Amino acid sequence: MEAKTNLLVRDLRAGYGNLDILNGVDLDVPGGQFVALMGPNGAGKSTLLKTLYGMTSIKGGNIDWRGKNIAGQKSRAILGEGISFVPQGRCNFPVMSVDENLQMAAYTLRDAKVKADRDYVYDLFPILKKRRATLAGNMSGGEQQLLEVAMAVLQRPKVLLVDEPSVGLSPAAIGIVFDELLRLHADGMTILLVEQNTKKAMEVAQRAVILRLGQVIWDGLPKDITHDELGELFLTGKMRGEADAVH
Ligand SMILES: Nc1ncnc2c1ncn2[C@@H]1O[C@H](COP(=O)(O)OP(=O)(O)OP(=O)(O)O)[C@@H](O)[C@H]1O
Repeated sequence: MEAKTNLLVRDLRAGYGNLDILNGVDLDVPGGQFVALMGPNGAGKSTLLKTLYGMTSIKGGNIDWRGKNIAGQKSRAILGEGISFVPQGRCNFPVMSVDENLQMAAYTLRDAKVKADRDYVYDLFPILKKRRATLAGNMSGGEQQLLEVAMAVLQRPKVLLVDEPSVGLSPAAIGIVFDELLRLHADGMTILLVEQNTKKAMEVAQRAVILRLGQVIWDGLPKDITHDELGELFLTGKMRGEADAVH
């Protein structure tokens, strides 16, 4: 059963128009795993999430999800398959209330399901229930980030792709957002997280995958790579002990 929820990425090549960014990504994510995707600026981390969510041009390779190749499908179809995406940056409707934002997030659902799914989200995020009539744009950055995660989990995905949730947040708000991600993970959700705050990412993730120049160059347990090693990689473009700079 568990194997069915694996996400198998094979030799994935993708980019924007003629621009190649992913140059043969291989990744196998078992169901329920919490994976942090890391790497230097421009490595292709966000592009990988966007590609999994059908937002880039696929040049080759497969994204096998529950026995089906979803590479090249439209985002809406991918959402329907149980993969949801929280993009980087503010992505709510600021002059709509929390409740209205959740209604917007439910636009692909049948009416009867919308209320049930909003209730599900309010159970998950009681803080949003209290603010249901508040305009999203009038909430704190942390609350808005929670709303954006809530909008993505409304349809009860199996996999949540989250891009840089800590950007612009205070340490306290970062703590709240990450606690919520951990809670979703504890409930069985598979999470792929792109996060510049490597300290936080390494604390919450079960596995670290490092990308460079659109390829996976390291894959292991967070405890097996130090912050110094990561810092070195981000600064120089090479892993400790690697002979030639490739940046
Ligand atoms: N919509 C786009 N059109 C064209 N090029 C893009 C687009 N989005 C990203 N890129 C380019 O793709 C490359 C990889 O970007 P991406 O955002 O995936 O990197 P990243 O590893 O997430 O980096 P960062 O940590 O800086 O966010 C960069 O050179 C970037 O300029």
